[in-house]
Amino acid sequence: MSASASTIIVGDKHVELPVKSGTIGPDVVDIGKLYAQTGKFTFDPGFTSTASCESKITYIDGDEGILLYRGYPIEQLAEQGDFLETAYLMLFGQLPTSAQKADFDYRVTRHTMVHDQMNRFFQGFRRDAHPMAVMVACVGALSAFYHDSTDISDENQRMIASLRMIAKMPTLAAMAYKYTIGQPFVYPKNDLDYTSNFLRMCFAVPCEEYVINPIYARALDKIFILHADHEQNASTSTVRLAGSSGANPFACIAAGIACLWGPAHGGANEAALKMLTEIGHPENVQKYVAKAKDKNDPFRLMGFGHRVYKNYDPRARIMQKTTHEVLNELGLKDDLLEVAVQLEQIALKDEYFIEKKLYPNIDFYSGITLKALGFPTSMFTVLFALARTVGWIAQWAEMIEDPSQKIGRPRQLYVGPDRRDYVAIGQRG
Ligand SMILES: CC(=O)SCCNC(=O)CCNC(=O)[C@H](O)C(C)(C)COP(=O)(O)OP(=O)(O)OC[C@H]1O[C@@H](n2cnc3c(N)ncnc32)[C@H](O)[C@@H]1OP(=O)(O)O
Ligand SMILES: O=C([O-])CC(=O)C(=O)O
Repeated sequence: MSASASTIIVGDKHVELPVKSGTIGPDVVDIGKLYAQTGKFTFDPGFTSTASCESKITYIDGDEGILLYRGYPIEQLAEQGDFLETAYLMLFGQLPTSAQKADFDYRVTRHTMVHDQMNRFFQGFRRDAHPMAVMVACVGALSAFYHDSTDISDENQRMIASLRMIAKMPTLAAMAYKYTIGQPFVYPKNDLDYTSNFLRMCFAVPCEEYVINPIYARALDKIFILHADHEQNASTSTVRLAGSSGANPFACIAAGIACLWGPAHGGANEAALKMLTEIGHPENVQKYVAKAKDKNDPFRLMGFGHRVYKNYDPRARIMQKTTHEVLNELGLKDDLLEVAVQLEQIALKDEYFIEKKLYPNIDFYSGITLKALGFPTSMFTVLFALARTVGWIAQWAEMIEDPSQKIGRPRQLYVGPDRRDYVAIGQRG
């Protein structure tokens, strides 16, 4: 028996819907409760109040603006740690000793090369392809190269897959960048640290020595730490859902990259910089704030708002400080920073933003720093994906190791037609 457009089935009864079918409003919550009471399921579009798993990796207190990785405050990790140390923490649950760190760095470094056939794979793309499209494809393609080593029931195989994933992301990301600008690929140089190696693969050119600028390396490493994990965000949930069927982990990460790309999620860093560029001058800010408040205008302030943070995103605070530091240290001035600061100040005093608890998120300031480091806008979400790979793979491994893990399979509230009989094509009205 199916429900009509205005009813739902509870037990064996049709129950009138309290709202028009398909409408998502406060009354729908009652339907969810109704379902829960009958022992069926809850109706929770967007999973606003559904926990899908237990996790020991990341803790967020959205009301207070607190973010902890394995119990450590993001502020401390960003100021005092480095990205591979954070990766170790994500994977193993503890900060490494010096010996463990050296061993981990060595093990990651051993896997930075990609198969030579990957070079040919790249040649199939248009030069103007978006680097996120290229990343979805290339990371997915890793599953074809490493399917042999991904018996996910074997702990060692899972670890090798994790190390390969973390190690190869910078190489692929740099290749995606070089390909779009028509320069030859630069191979990894493994006596460099993770982030410096990545910078060199992106910015070294043939016949010229590339000198790592420590300001760039430190700033980018910090940005990677800030992006490493964020519990069950859309892309991580995608990785877990794909992985819940036992799929190849490289394919699961490719699914996560695809999800991250959207402007409501990681793609907001690219969209935010484009928005700031379009605003162009602090005196235009008010106009854009008004647009964002207008219910008849789909425009939103990119880099503003968050599903969980109803307070300032702690990463945005660190990002804002880093942006100022990097521009000062490099002796640069970017007018977009003035626009961003003005936008934040006006929005935070505005009734609409106060009432809806909309604050800058991590994507609001990151673009200005990445621009100062020399990355084009189209690479911003790729850098996010590079860093988030650590969280994705740690969450994937945690899920595989969880004895209560089941295939992810949400239910739906059917609001389509009742059963009806097939009518031959010539007899349809
Ligand atoms: C790394 C990350 O993924 S961080 C998020 C990056 N994304 C962005 O910065 C894009 C802009 N922000 C948004 O679109 C949203 O705030 C999201 C997607 C981040 C969160 O979405 P949700 O939790 O589903 O909130 P939802 O979309 O229901 O918004 C709640 C209300 O605030 C308003 N709102 C939310 N964000 C914004 C915004 N950036 N500008 C203007 N209004 C906004 C909505 O219009 C809605 O208003 P209503 O209640 O009157 O309908
Ligand atoms: O947690 C979220 O929904 C989005 C986010 O900030 C992230 O993935 O970093």
